[in-house]
Amino acid sequence: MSNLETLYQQVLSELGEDTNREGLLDTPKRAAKAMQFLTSGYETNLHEVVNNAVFTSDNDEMVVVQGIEFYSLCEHHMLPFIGRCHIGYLPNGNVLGLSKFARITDMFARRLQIQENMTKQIAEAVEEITGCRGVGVIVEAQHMCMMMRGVQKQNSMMRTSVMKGAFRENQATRDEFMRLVGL
Ligand SMILES: Nc1nc2c(ncn2[C@@H]2O[C@H](COP(=O)(O)OP(=O)(O)OP(=O)(O)O)[C@@H](O)[C@H]2O)c(=O)[nH]1
Ligand SMILES: [Zn+2]
Repeated sequence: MSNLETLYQQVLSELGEDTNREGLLDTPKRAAKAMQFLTSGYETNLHEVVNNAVFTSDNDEMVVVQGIEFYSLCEHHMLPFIGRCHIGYLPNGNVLGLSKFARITDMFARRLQIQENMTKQIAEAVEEITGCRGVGVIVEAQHMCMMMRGVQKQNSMMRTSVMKGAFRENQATRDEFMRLVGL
């Protein structure tokens, strides 16, 4: 048994479960594997994730990739927060491979997070890898720690945004992004 599996077995015991009952025999192993996957973003780095999929392009118009779903864990309760991420940027000679926006989102989502920090990290990563003139990231999510427990509010949603470069300085650019994302 790995350390993590042993610890999950202890958690089950502390919760009053019989760790020898049939349904729970493999649970420490499964839980450890699941948690390792859900935090696997710590083992990835931006350059590996992007894998050189940055292409020269003279299109300098806004590109928006919207509705990238993600599953993250809040760092306060280690409960899921689930939502969608919208990314827009103004290329400056380079465009990023489409799938890489989703890979960058997952890289930061699969860590213990707060939504504000995740939003900023995604924006900074797109800026760093593309050298773009500006980037905007909007994240909308529902937090299980607020739904399943605590205040138990089922219909609230948290929206965070980070605007950098032209998205921060230029109202028209920001408005265009919001319009394209449908907000
Ligand atoms: N800003 C922000 N807050 C978060 C996020 N995820 C969880 N939280 C909040 O973190 C706070 C932790 O508050 P505490 O009072 O320390 O913990 P708690 O007693 O479990 O709080 P309640 O959830 O109010 O029961 C709560 O208000 C959560 O709603 C996030 O991504 N961003
Ligand atoms: Zn939480």
